[in-house]
Amino acid sequence: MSPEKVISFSNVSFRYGPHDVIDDVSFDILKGDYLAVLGPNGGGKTTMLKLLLGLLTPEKGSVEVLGTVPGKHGGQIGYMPQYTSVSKSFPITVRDAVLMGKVSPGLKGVFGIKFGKNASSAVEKALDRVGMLTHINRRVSDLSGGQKQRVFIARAIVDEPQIILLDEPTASIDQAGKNSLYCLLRELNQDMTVVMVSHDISVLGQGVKSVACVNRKVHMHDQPKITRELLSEAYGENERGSCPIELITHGELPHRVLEFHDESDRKPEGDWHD
Ligand SMILES: Nc1ncnc2c1ncn2[C@@H]1O[C@H](COP(=O)(O)OP(=O)(O)OP(=O)(O)O)[C@@H](O)[C@H]1O
Repeated sequence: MSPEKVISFSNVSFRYGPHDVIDDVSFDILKGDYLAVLGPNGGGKTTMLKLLLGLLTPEKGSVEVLGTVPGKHGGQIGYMPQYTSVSKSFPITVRDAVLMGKVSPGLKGVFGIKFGKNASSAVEKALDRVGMLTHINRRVSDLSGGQKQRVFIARAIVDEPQIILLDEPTASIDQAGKNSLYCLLRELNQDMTVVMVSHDISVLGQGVKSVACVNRKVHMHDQPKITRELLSEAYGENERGSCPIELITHGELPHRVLEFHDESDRKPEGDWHD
């Protein structure tokens, strides 16, 4: 039996103004995948997530999610947006922040919303899953960056979705915090398909199963291997080629790349894992 497709883009194009952001893109994401979406700033990664959430409509082509049009899945898709932040002056607790994940689409106000009788236990279960249950009565604004991200992941999974979409969940977290979040996402991937936009190429060694390079076009790779081809598709190349060390460390680590002496020393093209 062939693997089940949970997301399909067929010849999708999208533009905000005169410029194409997504240009005639077709690909499938299979059930159980853990897909890293890489690409340069402005490459179209968030736009791609918004298309599959139904927040944007393709200008051409079609998007199918769990066998139907986007935006009709209620709790089947969890979404953690980019730059989620909570003002110090907004006294929302961890419990209430996760409970907001139970609000149905279309119910934007807080007044008059009734949560089901199981909402409270769903919130506790989601917080337990992300290791934040003991913080349930704290204010979100008092948490560390990594703890906040865990709470927002709990909010995204409170309905036990089939698919979770995360837009740069590790932005502005230190490397130890990133590793711990990647460990959590690997665990979640045992039950759900994970699609994660990231600028952090080190994620490729952290449980990711496949990679989408998004830069107006989308190139899919069924292995999380850093190859010359992948770097070129995701970030473009300068005249010396993309430097993997600079991409992984964001240019913050002084390093020297030694050239091969002659052609006979040259390793097979395009693979830095050897
Ligand atoms: N609401 C909008 N109106 C007009 N242009 C937009 C809008 N949102 C995004 N864009 C433009 O569309 C392009 C793709 O944006 P998008 O946010 O999808 O990129 P991205 O790959 O997620 O970037 P980043 O890595 O910086 O978050 C960019 O050029 C951006 O300026």
